[in-house]
Amino acid sequence: MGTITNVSSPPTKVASITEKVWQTVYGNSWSGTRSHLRRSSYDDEFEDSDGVGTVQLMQIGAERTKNVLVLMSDTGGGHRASAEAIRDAFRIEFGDEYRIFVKDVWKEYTGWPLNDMERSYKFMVKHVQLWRLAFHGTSPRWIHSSYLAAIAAFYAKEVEAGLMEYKPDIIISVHPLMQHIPLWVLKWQGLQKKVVFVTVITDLNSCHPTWFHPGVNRCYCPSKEVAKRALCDGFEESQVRVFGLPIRPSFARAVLSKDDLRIELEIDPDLPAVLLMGGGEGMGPVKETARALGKSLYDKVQKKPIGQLIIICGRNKSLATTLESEEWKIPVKVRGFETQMQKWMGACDCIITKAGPGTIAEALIRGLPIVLNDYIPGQEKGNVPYVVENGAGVFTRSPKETARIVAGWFSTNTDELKRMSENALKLAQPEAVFDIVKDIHELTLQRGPLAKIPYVLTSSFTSLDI
Ligand SMILES: CCCCCCCC/C=C\CCCCCCCC(=O)OC[C@H](CO[C@@H]1O[C@H](CO)[C@H](O)[C@H](O)[C@H]1O)OC(=O)CCCCCCC/C=C\CCCCCCCC
Ligand SMILES: O=c1ccn([C@@H]2O[C@H](COP(=O)(O)OP(=O)(O)O)[C@@H](O)[C@H]2O)c(=O)[nH]1
Repeated sequence: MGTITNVSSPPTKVASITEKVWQTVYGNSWSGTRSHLRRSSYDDEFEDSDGVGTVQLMQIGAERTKNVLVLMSDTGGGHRASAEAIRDAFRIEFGDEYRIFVKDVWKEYTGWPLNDMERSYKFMVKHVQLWRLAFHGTSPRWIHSSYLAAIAAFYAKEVEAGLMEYKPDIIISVHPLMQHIPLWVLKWQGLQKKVVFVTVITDLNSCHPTWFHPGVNRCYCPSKEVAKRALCDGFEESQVRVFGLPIRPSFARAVLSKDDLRIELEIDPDLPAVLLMGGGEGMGPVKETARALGKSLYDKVQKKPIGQLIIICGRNKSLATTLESEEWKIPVKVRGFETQMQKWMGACDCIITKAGPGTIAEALIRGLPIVLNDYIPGQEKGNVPYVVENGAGVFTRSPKETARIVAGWFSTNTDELKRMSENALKLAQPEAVFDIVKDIHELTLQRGPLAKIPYVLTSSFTSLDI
């Protein structure tokens, strides 16, 4: 056990503990050299509730709560979903041992273009040719490395401030553009030996090469295909692990009965249900597909529906408004952004979606056969063969064809629905997120003594370059 030392109790706040230690190490000149840093949360930890800094406690040699910084961006909904999955799994497995921060550091600390990625991405994927050009044009390593190096140099201080705010013991990147810049900053700070840096790839197959930075301690690949790409891109086998795509524990661990869910969500208890969605942003041919299903799931002879439709529009408000105002002959529920996706998927019998990796991995866990009706060129293209070749779904861009397939599944072709559901369950990796956090924990335990020393002291060592 470590010793808890009461460091000091000054009657008035003259300087924070951080300032004192820095002054001891650097003399009075430190504040000038570090002035670009925002006031750090480190200072907060050493202040009492009045914020006057009277009681300051320092754990020396103790097993501190470790800080984990998860880097993500809301470019699509999948990165946040995976980041939150990792956060929840850390809490379930290790309780207070880790303190998790899920952050878009670029957005909070830097300037254009890093702080505007969500909007730029939305614009680019709406103009598919532009995205295709950007994705493939930046694939060669020399192009993206030099571009990112220039941005890193320009925003070094801001990124440093953003990272150091959280004094991370572990940094987890779940975004393709968040390896290079933080790794450079850690190198410049001499903190590579102190901070464990891992990448968790959230694309199932055809991912962008910016995911692969061999300077990371581990690269978690969701599939063998991605692991193969990592090895071709210069990774050592010891750096690569294949556990699956991290999905929120509420999908993996909760026991959900379809009947109960249908009561809770107020949907018809008996009619087969299809879930229609398009990722966090409600992308793809959702409107056209909904209309086609409105026709195909209505039996004109018997004058009654053979199925019901749940549409989750995500953040696409205009889509939700349009669909809500339409008249339907079958039971239809139109929803906006839902936070309990495991429940909606648990209440349905199949799903129609663009080829978003998060939605696919979640649907597999729930055993839902999948109709893929679109994909974003580049990173989502490879998800189509992943689903189709494994017999868990089909691909068609035609709304009419989609509607025909689902109507078949709900009437004459129920065997195929069942078979695909079984294949989906075989492909599912509900435990991936737990395997990932346990492996990160192991990795952290293997770190050398430098990792155990508080940041403020490490900084003084690293500045001496020992
Ligand atoms: C020689 C030809 C040059 C072409 C001109 C290009 C100029 C640079 C302009 C744009 C950069 C484009 C970056 C492409 C790399 C993308 C890597 C990638 O896979 O990104 C995917 C993510 C989105 O996440 C995905 O979402 C999916 C669903 O929507 C799905 O969930 C999937 O699993 C996810 O992985 O895309 C981004 O985050 C892209 C953000 C683009 C922002 C563009 C901002 C403007 C320019 C610069 C930003 C700084 C970084 C540029 C880095 C360039 C080098 C790669
Ligand atoms: O209303 C919604 C719509 C989507 N999602 C989640 O957003 C993620 C979407 O990720 P995906 O990779 O499928 O596509 P993206 O949104 O990144 O394009 C999945 O985890 C969905 O469950 C959600 O939580 N609520």
